Order: sequence, then C-alpha cells, then structure tokens
Amino acid sequence: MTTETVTSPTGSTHPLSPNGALIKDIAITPVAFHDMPLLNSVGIHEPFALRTIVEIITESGTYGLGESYGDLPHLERMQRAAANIKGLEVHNTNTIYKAVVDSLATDNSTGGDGMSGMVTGTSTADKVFSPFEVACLDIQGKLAGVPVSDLLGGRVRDTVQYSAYLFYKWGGHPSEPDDEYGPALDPAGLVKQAHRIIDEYGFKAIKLKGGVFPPAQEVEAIKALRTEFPDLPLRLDPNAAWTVETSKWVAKELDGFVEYLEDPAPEIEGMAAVAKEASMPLATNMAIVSFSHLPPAIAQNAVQVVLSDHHFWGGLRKSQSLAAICATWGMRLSMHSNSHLGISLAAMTHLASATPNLDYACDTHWPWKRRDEDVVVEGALKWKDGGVVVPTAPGLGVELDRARLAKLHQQYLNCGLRKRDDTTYMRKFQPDFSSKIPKW
Ligand SMILES: O=C([O-])[C@@H](O)[C@@H](O)[C@H](O)[C@@H](O)C(=O)[O-]
Ligand SMILES: [Mg+2]
Repeated sequence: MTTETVTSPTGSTHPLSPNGALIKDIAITPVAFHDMPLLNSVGIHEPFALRTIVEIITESGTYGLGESYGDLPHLERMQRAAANIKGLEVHNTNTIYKAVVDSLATDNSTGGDGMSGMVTGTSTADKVFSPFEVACLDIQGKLAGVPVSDLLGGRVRDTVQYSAYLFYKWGGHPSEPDDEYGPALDPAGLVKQAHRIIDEYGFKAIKLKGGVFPPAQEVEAIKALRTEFPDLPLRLDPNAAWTVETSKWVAKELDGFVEYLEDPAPEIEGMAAVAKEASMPLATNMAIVSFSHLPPAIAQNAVQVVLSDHHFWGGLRKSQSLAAICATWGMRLSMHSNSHLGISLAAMTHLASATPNLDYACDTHWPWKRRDEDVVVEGALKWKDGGVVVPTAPGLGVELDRARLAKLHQQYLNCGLRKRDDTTYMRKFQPDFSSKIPKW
C-alpha cells in the first residue's frame, strides 16, 4: 500500500492521513483588550493586554481556534510556523509539531512572549505550537461531532472550578477615573475585592497575587481573608519575590492558613530549601516550566504542586503528559493563567475537565477583563458556582465573533503596545521601581 504524502511550503514531505482534513489557511490576528492596573512583583499591568488569535481553516471549510500571547516576537514566530504548517493534516499534530520546530530553526531568540519575566526558560517551540494544537483539536472535535474533552479522554467533571484571583491594584490607571473594582492596597481593600468577585462568580478558593508589599503586610492580608472567608482555601503567590530565609518565615507565619504557597523563592534550589521547612505544599509556575525541569525538581522534592498551563507546556495533550508525570511522582496539579480571552478559557476548561488529577481550582484572570470584550460569541461559556460548565458542543464549543475580533484587532493597532512590559509602565509613575527578585 502506498502512503499519500503532502509537501509543506518549505518543501518537507509528510504523510497524509486517509481521513484527511488539510489545512488550507491560517489567520493570525493580534488583539488588545482593556486591562486594569493590577500590581505584581515586576510592576503593574498596562491599560491593554495583548493576545493572538489563531484560526485554522481546512480545505472543507471547517475552522478551529487557538489563543496565545500577543508579544511581537512570539507573534512573528507564530506567523512563521503558520506558513510551515499550511497543507498539513489537522489530525497529525506530531507532524505539525515538527513543522513548528523546523520553522524556528533559524531563530535562536527566546522570550518575548508576554509573561513579563514571570515565567522564564520554557521551550519556545512548545509555546508556538500550543495555539495550533488547540485549533487542530477544535477542528478534530467538530469533524467527529464530539467536544475537545472527549478527545482528551472524556470529562471527569461537568464544571471546572476556578479560584478568585485577587490582586493589589490601583483604583484606576493614572489619569483615568477609578475602574469598577477601585483600589485594593491593604487587607480591607482586598477583602472588599474578594467579596465583589466571589459574589459575582461564586468562587470557592482564593488566590492572592503577592510580591507587591513587604511580606508581613501580605501575611496580614491572608489572615484578614481567612477571618472573612473561613471556609475557603487560600493561596499566596509573590512570584519569587522573597529570599529563602524570608520564605521560611512566611511559611511559619502562614502555617494552617494556606492550601499552598506559590513560588515563594526563585529557582528549583530555592524552592527545595524552603520546602524542607514549610508545613504547606509549595506550588510553582516559575521553577518548573518545561519537562527538563522535572527531574531535578523531583530529585530535590522542591515542589509539591505544579501549575500547568497549556500555553507554555505545548498544548492540551502535552499538559496531560505533565499530569501523568505529576501523578507518578506524587505531585499535585493546579493551573496557571495570564490575562486571556474566551478561546483560552474554553481550552483550559476542556483540559481540566478531562484531567482527573487536576483537582485544585484553576487560576483565571477572567474577572479582570471587561465583560463585553472578547473574540467569541457571547454566552457559550457559562459560569456556575465558581466554575465554568464544560461545553458539550463539538470542538471547543466557542465560535468566533468576527465583529468583536475586528474591534479588538483595531484596538491592538490603535493602542501602540507591542509587548507586555509591566516594569516600564510602573517606572512612568515610580521611576526608582525595581523589578529585581528576590526583593525581600
Ligand atoms: O498577571 C499577573 O500579573 C500575574 O502575575 C501573571 O503574570 C503570572 O504569570 C501568574 O498569574 C502567576 O501565577 O505567576
Ligand atoms: Mg504563579
């Protein structure tokens, strides 16, 4: 039997699967949506967050969606990858991965992906591949008439829980009036913010983004949240703003207060030193961000909870490989987020629904975006009791709203931002601001 082949634009030849759904076209559209002045260890969110929307269209006219970071270097890598995967077959994501790797062969640069120094060292190919994989799975699901969760092994939960992701924040961007949340710069402000978010979404776990104020103040904030929400599990994430010694002190102070402490100190070795004394599990989306970090981290028992994120772990299926490794080595799994839109939320929800050991409430920045700003048709994703109901329509279960997409693309063109840079934005207002970590 002869195997039919297809040749990509760069000349590489790949086998064509018999039930082929060839990629005819790929649209890559950068978008910008309003963001609030959220504080973190490296600065403050700018007035707009950037994302890239990937739309793959097959010869037969089926389209699939993916979403990723919006920073220019990453956008350009996705454009190069897109040129290399046109003509390939949506079921053959292994071949598509190879074509992505090939497209990056002459590019030695890393970074420039919109995580503002919060997550470093991840595999560039995994990040570029991720939105294409998600779009292919969307199409595979549509062609087979099943939701993406079925392609990932089937859902084990009908609703995926998310956490109330609290941020210290200014009332509004300087020179603008206060936004709907107003300021949160002390425990009382955070408690008020938590009430507002929890009243609206019903979240059953709380995460506080720390690394903004001296640790004693953030410990005080967690204790205030504990008093106000005695039944909700709490987490604190300073993004490695503390030394090992400071982290040990915080761990002692928060003994019995948090379900996990996220990235207290930098690097695997720092986390391992803290883990030796901390009573609570340590979690990370900074020390372990690619498969090569797992062996040394496991050997040192540096981390007890890994925050997965399909945007940098190479898509949904590779995130499930991560889940299997975590299960094997007795580590638990949670989910990290950055500012994102509805395609990402749909993908995160399908993944978490079909990954049995992803059983912590996942992170999402969802409450921080304007409700009317998205690229998907409104109403496909339903919030219920702190979670998102897993869509059961074929594919991701979200459809592109082309008018909304055009609006957010125009916003991208107008806003002038081409990369996320929380530090430079902060220095406009506090010229001596230091983003150095650890800080305390
Ligand atoms: O949005 C932010 O400011 C967060 O700090 C984000 O950049 C982090 O990557 C993330 O949410 C985290 O858990 O570290
Ligand atoms: Mg984190």
